Amino acid sequence: MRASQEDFESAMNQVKLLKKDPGNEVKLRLYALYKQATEGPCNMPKPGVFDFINKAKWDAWNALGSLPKETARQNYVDLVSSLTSSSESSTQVKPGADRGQQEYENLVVTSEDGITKIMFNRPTRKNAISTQMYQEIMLALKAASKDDSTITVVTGNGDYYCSGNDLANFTDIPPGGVEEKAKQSAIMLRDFVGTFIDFPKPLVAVVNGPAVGISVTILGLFDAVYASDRATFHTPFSHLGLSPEGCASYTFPKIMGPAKSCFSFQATEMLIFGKKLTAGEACAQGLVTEVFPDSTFQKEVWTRLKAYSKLPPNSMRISKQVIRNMEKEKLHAVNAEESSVLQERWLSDECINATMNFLSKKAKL
Ligand SMILES: CCCCC/C=C/CC(=O)SCCNC(=O)CCNC(=O)[C@H](O)C(C)(C)COP(=O)(O)OP(=O)(O)OC[C@H]1O[C@@H](n2cnc3c(N)ncnc32)[C@H](O)[C@@H]1OP(=O)(O)O
Repeated sequence: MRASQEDFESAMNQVKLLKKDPGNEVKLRLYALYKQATEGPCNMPKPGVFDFINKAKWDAWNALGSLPKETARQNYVDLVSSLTSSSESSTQVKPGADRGQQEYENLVVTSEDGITKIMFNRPTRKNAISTQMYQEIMLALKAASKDDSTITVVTGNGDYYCSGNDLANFTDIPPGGVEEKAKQSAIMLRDFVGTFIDFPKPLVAVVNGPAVGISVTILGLFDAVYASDRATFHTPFSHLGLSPEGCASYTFPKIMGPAKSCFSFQATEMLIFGKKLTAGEACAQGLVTEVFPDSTFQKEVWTRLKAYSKLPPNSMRISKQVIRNMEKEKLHAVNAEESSVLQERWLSDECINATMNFLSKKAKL
């Protein structure tokens, strides 16, 4: 059921009654959803770089892109409801407590109803994964593998699920130069993908919008992928002078089936030619479990996940092991090979030129 105008107004009143300050990120998100729900896509001129507060508000609203008004209204109501219930029953996981440090900067991690939700939270960069964010995702997954939850969910904040690797990652060159950077990146990539290969509990992706690059390839390591019909799936590796990672060179041909050749033309069209799939096409290829209309996506998916989270946790874990363990060794070998090939690609002219073109605003996907 969609949120009515009455639900929306009631949520606005509840915000005023919140006992705890929800923090700036959440306040910006509430502001953006409110503006989108009442006025539609961002229609204000972009404030100057030194007008920090209005720039942050503009960025948050603009990041919602063409999200429909009804969806924004529903998301606003859901967010307020999660804030009011979180002050009563749920725990905002403070990974800083585990690490003895601060909270995550680029993720929102919550645990409720037997489900740990890891939400990418850089909506103004379309949730591009920065170097720090790779580390945070690994930490959050490690914490989730040991917590009391039965299911772990990965999703995105804003209009994108994730725009893949942050292309600015390669501008931060260490004293050892670009070779050293490529080496460090290959190690980080191998560790990152390895964390997904070894994740012991059911892992579900709730793909709320477009997904690009590494956020698509690792979907082959999830146990279920639910997608909004706004989602798209794009792996533009050749456009960027890159090659596949996330074990997609192995999982995609397997998932998409050897329809006409043992290498699966569907997988190669995505991984070599960078064909972008709609959610429906990705579902037909087996990369997505089920597609939902955007207007009912969150409600339907979370209702289903809450029901699954009540299943016996040990049985789910063991079933996952039985399904996945035979493949683990192979997946780690594929991961190592893909990371090592990429270490070379990152130093190629093709890759350096494509990255420079994006960063100097000459190119976009
Ligand atoms: C390091 C080790 C691991 C490496 C693993 C390798 C993985 C490979 C990949 O993931 S390949 C995929 C890489 N991703 C991309 O190529 C996407 C690049 N982004 C775009 O083409 C577009 O931004 C878009 C199509 C995703 C969205 O376009 P739209 O017009 O809707 O929005 P903007 O372009 O205005 O985006 C808003 C701001 O966000 C910045 N941004 C978006 N994505 C990325 C990204 N991947 N990396 C860095 N920055 C990104 C964008 O530049 C805008 O910034 P601005 O407001 O300052 O202009």
